[in-house]
Amino acid sequence: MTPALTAEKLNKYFHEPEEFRVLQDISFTINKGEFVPIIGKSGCGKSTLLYLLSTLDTDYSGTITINGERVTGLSQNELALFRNQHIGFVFQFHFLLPEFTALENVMLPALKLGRWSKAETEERALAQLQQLEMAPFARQLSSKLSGGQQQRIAIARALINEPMIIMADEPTGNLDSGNTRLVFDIFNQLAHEKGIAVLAVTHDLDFAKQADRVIEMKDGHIVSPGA
Ligand SMILES: Nc1ncnc2c1ncn2[C@@H]1O[C@H](COP(=O)(O)OP(=O)(O)OP(=O)(O)O)[C@@H](O)[C@H]1O
Repeated sequence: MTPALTAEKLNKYFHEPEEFRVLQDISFTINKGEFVPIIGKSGCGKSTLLYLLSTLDTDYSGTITINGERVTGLSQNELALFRNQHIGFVFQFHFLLPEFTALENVMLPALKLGRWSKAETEERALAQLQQLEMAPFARQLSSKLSGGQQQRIAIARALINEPMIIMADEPTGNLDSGNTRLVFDIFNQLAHEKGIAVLAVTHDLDFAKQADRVIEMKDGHIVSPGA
């Protein structure tokens, strides 16, 4: 098994309103091709952990390695490039640009990275939308689509730069059970068929318990590493 992400002895403190150790000696590995939800009661540190792992917060001790590269210690510019190249993000609130079409939203991260021409980017974006059965909606404004459809556009956008890891924060928090199932199936498929690692913070235990394994947190610790 090839590690996609390794966390070693992660510790994080908040200093306001008082000194508080929010993450305590967090260590685990997620392999390529694994879909792993992170669960735990509200306030246990799930989002804080995901924020660190996604390299958006660099104020911690310990080491994070993604796709064989030690990201701890990289500069902000290096991290921004690393994120764009290697990490796909999916959030509860999808942050699609409402005045842009579904296709344009999916193309944006690729145009930013500048790896492909505009024509090739469009082709790739359409292929991603096709895979998520969203091609018929490509030219529609994202704001005119349903919540489930918008989340699928957001997943296509997360995939456009061919990341090797997807990080999702409450990806089904706004969805009904049908769309939750759909997102679960998409994540499972991405992991098992494309070899992508998927890490998803969730409150939805039905969603979580069907995954390969689950990381359970309590009071800033990992209490159950699963598998
Ligand atoms: N910027 C901050 N400054 C101080 N404390 C914070 C900050 N952000 C979060 N916290 C605290 O850290 C703890 C962990 O928060 P976090 O949002 O990571 O939990 P969570 O498990 O994701 O919760 P939820 O499931 O409700 O989203 C909480 O006690 C929270 O109040």
